[in-house]
Amino acid sequence: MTGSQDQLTVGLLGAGSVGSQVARTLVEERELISARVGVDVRLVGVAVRDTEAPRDWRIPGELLTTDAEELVDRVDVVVELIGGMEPAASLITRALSRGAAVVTGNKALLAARGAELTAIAAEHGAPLLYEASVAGAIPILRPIQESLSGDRITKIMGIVNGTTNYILDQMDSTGASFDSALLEAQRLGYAEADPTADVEGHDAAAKAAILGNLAFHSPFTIDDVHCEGIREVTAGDIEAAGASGYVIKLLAIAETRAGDDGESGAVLRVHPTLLPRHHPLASVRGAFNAVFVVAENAGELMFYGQGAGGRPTSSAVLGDLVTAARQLRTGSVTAPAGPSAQQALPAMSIDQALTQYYIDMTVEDREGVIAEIARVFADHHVSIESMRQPGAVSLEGEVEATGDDGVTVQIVTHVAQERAQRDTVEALRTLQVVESIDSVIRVDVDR
Ligand SMILES: NC(=O)C1=CN([C@@H]2O[C@H](COP(=O)(O)OP(=O)(O)OC[C@H]3O[C@@H](n4cnc5c(N)ncnc54)[C@H](O)[C@@H]3O)[C@@H](O)[C@H]2O)C=CC1
Ligand SMILES: N[C@@H](CC=O)C(=O)O
Ligand code: NA
Repeated sequence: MTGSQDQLTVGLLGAGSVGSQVARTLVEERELISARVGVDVRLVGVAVRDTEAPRDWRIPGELLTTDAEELVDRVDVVVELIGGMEPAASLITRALSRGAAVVTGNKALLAARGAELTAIAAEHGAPLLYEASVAGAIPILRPIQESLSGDRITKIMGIVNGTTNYILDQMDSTGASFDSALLEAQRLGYAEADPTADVEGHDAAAKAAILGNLAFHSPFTIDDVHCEGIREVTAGDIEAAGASGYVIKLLAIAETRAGDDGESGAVLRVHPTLLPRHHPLASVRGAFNAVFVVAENAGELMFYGQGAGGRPTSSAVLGDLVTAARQLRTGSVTAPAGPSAQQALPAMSIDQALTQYYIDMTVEDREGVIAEIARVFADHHVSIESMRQPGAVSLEGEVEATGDDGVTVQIVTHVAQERAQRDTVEALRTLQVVESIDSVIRVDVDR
């Protein structure tokens, strides 16, 4: 400890949505935090870019500094809440290299350079904790690293981005436009500094890499994650989904798989998914997150709570801070164990995943159409679970004539390999009777 024997000092980097709430708790709840650690815990500095900027909580002026490096060099615990790659990575490295504990919520950095930072932490015996980086307030990394460390996790699936869940939920429940819902998510402190990371799925992909990394003891990075965001999801998709009893959610999925060659690996993916309204994840509203974990012995577990926002996220940061401070106080950096590469599963292409598709298409309004379409599915060994025509289908399964224009047909497939599903869609596109493929979204009807 660099403070006096009975005191631990904390330096905070960044005082935005999350940082200002962390500062508030450290000042207002100093006694409680200190009692939980067992020594006085004191916030001694907050590095900001602009000391005059307005903040969610007014930080005492004497704590503010624009010299982050000087702060990092004189504290026991560094809390990094700047976000992004640089200078966050250099400041974290600098702190760990002198044995200071680091607490961060920076999933973008961890998903890109987590292995490197973990190695530096291990080399210097310094705690590096990042519970806030995945699913905000929800305790999810610690349960995976500790509670489930005697089990084999086979699948993780969840809603891990609050901003996109908020946008999709607002569009579905209030008919809000994409842009107005995004603006509100930014105002509420859910979105990343650059909300493209949320909307394009990169934030969820970073979280999928971190989850896969810890759950499968394999060094995945964001580059191993297949990523599709919600930009392509239209109000029409949401309306059509609603009419068929579905909601659209952006899911992050990490699962172990045996590949075609029999070798094990893991598929990590993020994409919009249609869920039946009775699916447990369908009822996750607003900026809430939920994560399913499936383990061989534990079976199915579900974690639910606020996945974004300054105050909820600050809870996870403070929990890590207390843990890290206790470790410094006792001199034993034991738990939670960092990610290991013990299983070292290779990342597999999404082609190897088992998926279900919802395909919405406009087809010619004439006899024999359904038979032609069904043949394409059969040729690709993809079977049809349900077919719906928002209009009418005759008892013989033929699309009923409703005029000169094409008619809409919505098909949900059974589970098949992603590659076969995609090839089926491509083959459908070439059919003369298919006027247009209007929407293709993966579905999860398992539960
Ligand atoms: N907002 C949320 O709900 C959650 C955020 N996180 C993560 O927590 C971190 C912080 O997020 P937010 O507070 O939402 O971001 P924010 O954008 O509200 O705050 C970041 C702050 O850091 C400041 N900053 C940037 N460069 C700096 C520098 N060189 N020195 C000092 N200050 C600097 C900015 O001026 C800004 O005030 C990010 O890594 C984010 O991904 C994690 C979970 C949830
Ligand atoms: N921008 C993120 C913040 C939390 O990680 C989100 O919306 O989930
Ligand atoms: Na969390």
